[in-house]
Amino acid sequence: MSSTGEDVTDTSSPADDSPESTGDSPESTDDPALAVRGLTKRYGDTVALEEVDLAVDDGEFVAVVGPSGCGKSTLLRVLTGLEERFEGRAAVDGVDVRDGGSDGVGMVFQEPRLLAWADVRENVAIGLPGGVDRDDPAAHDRVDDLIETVGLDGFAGHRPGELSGGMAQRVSLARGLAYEPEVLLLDEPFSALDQLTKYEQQDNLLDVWRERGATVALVTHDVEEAAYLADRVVVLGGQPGTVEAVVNVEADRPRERTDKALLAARREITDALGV
Ligand SMILES: Nc1ncnc2c1ncn2[C@@H]1O[C@H](COP(=O)(O)OP(=O)(O)OP(=O)(O)O)[C@@H](O)[C@H]1O
Repeated sequence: MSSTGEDVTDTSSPADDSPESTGDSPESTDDPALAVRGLTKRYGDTVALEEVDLAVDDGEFVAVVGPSGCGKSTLLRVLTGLEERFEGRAAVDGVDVRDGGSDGVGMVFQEPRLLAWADVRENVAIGLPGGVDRDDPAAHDRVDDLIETVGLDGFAGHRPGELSGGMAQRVSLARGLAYEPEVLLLDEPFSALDQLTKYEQQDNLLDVWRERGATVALVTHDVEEAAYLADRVVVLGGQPGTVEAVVNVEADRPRERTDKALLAARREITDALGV
């Protein structure tokens, strides 16, 4: 297991491939970073996800969009190992999530879940990988860098109760990044941010993704955000949630937000969403 403190997740994984993915078979040593096959998740009579297939390659950035209640968060929760009861398979880096998960997965939850008694610096430091000496000046520098990256310098000594919702969300993001995960699962990490801050944080995330070569799966309601950030956008629909479409975003990187290829991808996504 891995973690970024209370906020973290972990997982692991073997992998299958799926219709909308580029993954290899479970027998392959070259497993996709994330692999979901025939995933059905029920909560009592509610079928949150039904027969979902998905494979995400190492280093790929995938966004998951869909209407409220279609199972986006549930999908991430399964991948992090937080949901043990489901049908089908879910794996990270070739290790089944039911087998304890890998150390390489970090998660940023929809709700920041910060420690109320700890200040911003402490909340971020909780995300540092196990074994890091938090009294080490290098660890301090790393935490300070992350706080600056998410635009919160000047607030390191503040407690969560003294922060806005968007600021708390950015602390949660910094904590997820502190862990330096190979696989980063993000559940609407920018939803509480104003447009300008959202754009800044999206670009920060792209920098981190590029620099680390991490695999990212991001859940969002924001079609523009999905198209701008992702290599592929998985559109979930309905209740129970099923994969309605997978849209490849063909725009070159670094991307311009006005790139026609992004507009085309957005159109494809909204068509698939039926809006
Ligand atoms: N712990 C739970 N107990 C019972 N039902 C649940 C639970 N978690 C989720 N559900 C149900 O599963 C379905 C999918 O929920 P989920 O939170 O994954 O959707 P979502 O697409 O992430 O929604 P949103 O975009 O509103 O966050 C919903 O019908 C929800 O009510």
